Amino acid sequence: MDLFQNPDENLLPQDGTLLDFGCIYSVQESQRLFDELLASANWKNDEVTLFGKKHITARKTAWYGTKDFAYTYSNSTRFAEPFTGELLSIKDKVEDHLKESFNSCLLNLYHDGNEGMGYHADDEKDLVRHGSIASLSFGATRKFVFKHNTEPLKKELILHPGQLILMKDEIQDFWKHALPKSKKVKAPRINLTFRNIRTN
Ligand SMILES: O=C(O)CCC(=O)C(=O)O
Ligand SMILES: [Fe+2]
Repeated sequence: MDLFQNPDENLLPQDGTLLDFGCIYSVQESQRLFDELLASANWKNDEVTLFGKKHITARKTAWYGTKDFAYTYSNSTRFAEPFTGELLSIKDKVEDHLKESFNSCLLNLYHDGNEGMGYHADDEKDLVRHGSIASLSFGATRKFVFKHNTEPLKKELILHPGQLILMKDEIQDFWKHALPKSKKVKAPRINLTFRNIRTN
């Protein structure tokens, strides 16, 4: 893992900003936080409605906030739970690195490489438009891919445990991102995305 990431370098050639801050936690600390979050987060299977039909996702999520924000996603609404002490300390560390603050966090649990997330943009109307979204990974190393909406442009990243990346500016208007499934990955992964929910 590159310990000397230059977070000032935008990894995208145009239409948005993607920064890589490298690993902000040691391997040991990442493992401890992974175990802790796996055991203690309020994991739920999401219920998504596609073409009028309800589906239960294999991937699990947990949703925390500084208030009981409502978050609507594929026609289902959930209310944020209050941040736990552990999550607040992670949030503090992320905010310290980025010099930005966040009011909510979505956690995703992928049990193994059979679970992933298809191409999407984090452009829900509940989110602050062009706001920063910080993504922190624990557990299995996975590939993360960005695809431009109209140009033949792609950017792939390998996300390691403890690694922090930041998406900001117009990125969600012009790019989609995905966590591809991979038969090779046998271990679970937890991802935290710190976001800002609109408060007015
Ligand atoms: O698991 C990841 O790294 C990405 C998750 C993601 O894109 C999302 O929660 O919107
Ligand atoms: Fe996303």
